[in-house]
Amino acid sequence: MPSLSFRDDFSVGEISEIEESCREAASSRCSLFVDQASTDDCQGRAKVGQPLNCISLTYFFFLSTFQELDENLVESLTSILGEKRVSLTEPVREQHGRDEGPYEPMPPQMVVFPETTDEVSEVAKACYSFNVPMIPFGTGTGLEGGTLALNGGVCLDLMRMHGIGDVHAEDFFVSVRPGVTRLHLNRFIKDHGLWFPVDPGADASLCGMCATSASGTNAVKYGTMKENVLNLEVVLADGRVLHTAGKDRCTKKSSAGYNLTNLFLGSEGTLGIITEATLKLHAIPETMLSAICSFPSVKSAVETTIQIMSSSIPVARIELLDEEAMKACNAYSKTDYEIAPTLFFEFHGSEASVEAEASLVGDLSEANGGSGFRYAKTPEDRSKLWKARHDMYYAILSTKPGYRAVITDVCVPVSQLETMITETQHDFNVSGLSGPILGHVGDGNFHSFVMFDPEDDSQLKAARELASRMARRALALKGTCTGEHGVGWGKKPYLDEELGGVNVDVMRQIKAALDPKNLMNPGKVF
Ligand SMILES: Cc1cc2c(cc1C)N(C[C@H](O)[C@H](O)[C@H](O)COP(=O)(O)OP(=O)(O)OC[C@H]1O[C@@H](n3cnc4c(N)ncnc43)[C@H](O)[C@@H]1O)c1[nH]c(=O)[nH]c(=O)c1N2
Ligand SMILES: CC(=O)C(=O)O
Ligand SMILES: [Mn+2]
Repeated sequence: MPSLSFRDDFSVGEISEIEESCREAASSRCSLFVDQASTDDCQGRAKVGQPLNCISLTYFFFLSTFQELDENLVESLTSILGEKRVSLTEPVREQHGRDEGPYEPMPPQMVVFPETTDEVSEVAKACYSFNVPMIPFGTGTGLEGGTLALNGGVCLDLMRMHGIGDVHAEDFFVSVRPGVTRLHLNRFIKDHGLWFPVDPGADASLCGMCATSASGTNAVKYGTMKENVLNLEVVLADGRVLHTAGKDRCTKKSSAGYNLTNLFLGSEGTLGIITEATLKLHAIPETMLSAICSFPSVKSAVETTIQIMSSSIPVARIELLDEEAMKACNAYSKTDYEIAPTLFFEFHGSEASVEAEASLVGDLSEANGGSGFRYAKTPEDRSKLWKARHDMYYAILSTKPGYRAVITDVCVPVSQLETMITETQHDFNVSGLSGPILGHVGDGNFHSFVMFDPEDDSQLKAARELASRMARRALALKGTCTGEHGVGWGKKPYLDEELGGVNVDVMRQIKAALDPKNLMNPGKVF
């Protein structure tokens, strides 16, 4: 049986050989997944060949092989967790073989619901001894297919692992289990005068956010998960339990050995299962002031952003929404903002400092042609504004019912943002596709959701080409193909190009050291 292959250059002959091997391996379930945008020859072959399956959005020829689950493993997992916390049923498997991105579901063979670290460890030991893949699952809000069970296996739904530890208000930290989401935590710690600022649009699990190294609108001031996690408890593939900063340690800094915490941040379930995260907390600012301002063009809004960032004005948030995004925002969130390229701002600090910063930003905006600078001061107005921003993915999807979107998430040095966005807009104009631009521009990070009709192959191909040009343009401008959503399954084609062969080799070596049987979320990241 050939091993897993991630290539985009299989010849028709090679595909036939792989098919033959699949047929010979009678005890294996095996499918070859094919990228629709690959060579015409291979595409044609894929459509007629059996057991080839064609899924529309993958970028590779990908051979997925998996054994039927051994009855003894099922029995063993059932005895660890009890019958009610294991499931082999189709709806439950289906629900866990997807995320919120555009990829076709690939269900696991079994879903289990552990409640404690010991149970996760026992499940891992059992899967390890039966050589069965393990896929951690949080709230399933990922956008790059990270939870798809490419090789079958057992999905560990971690949302029943509840628990928020003691709030250490003086030392600004708290530990959370995987079942805790960011909004849940923020409600819990509010009365201590504390908050956790990392805010992807979705109400994601905090351990899932560790796994993808998430960020969001507040990263300009507070950083991403990488700057806000002090320690992680991780169950390794063989069931051993690791504390990345040492058990119960929670200091702001340490020079003791390698930074294993950051190794697991962004590892997307490929190195281990995060069963607890110790998070850095922040004091709720005395005053938070939001504002929005319209601009004559995206270019002038981006120029304003660059000037604000290079003047070191300590903004907490700067978000760009282009004209199309603003239309979608008003329609979905029932807001009445002007339909024009717009910047959303927020300032955190004392009453005097936020007013001074807002006034400076107002002046800079005006000097770049900005108009209608208006504040959202009350908690209700602020939360309406930011909820509308966080809901933009759904707002944009709802503009074309039945359409799907290729998701882009590029990040470039802020000084390159204008080139990046102007060239992307030009691409959109030429392609005739629709794709609002929005994003966390204070960090040089933005998204476009490139809409396509899934019934129309030519639209899908054009959307994919456009997204791919965007990713490569970001790389050419010394940026990255993913600022925050992760590589998952969808961004794999760019990893080598972005990081280089030696880098990816070292990652593979680290993976092999921690997960020698390649059982942790196999097929993701590289
Ligand atoms: C509307 C909307 C808006 C946004 C976003 C999504 C949606 C639907 N996202 C993406 C998403 O919310 C983000 O990637 C989360 O970190 C995913 O967390 P989940 O718990 O949902 O992980 P999910 O269950 O989707 O899993 C994601 C990956 O992490 C792994 N994983 C999950 N839990 C794990 C654990 N405990 N241990 C090890 N591995 C684990 C999984 O195996 C998978 O590979 C985002 N993101 C962002 O960074 N910025 C943003 O602005 C937004 N905005
Ligand atoms: C989807 C996403 O990352 C955003 O709206 O910012
Ligand atoms: Mn985002």
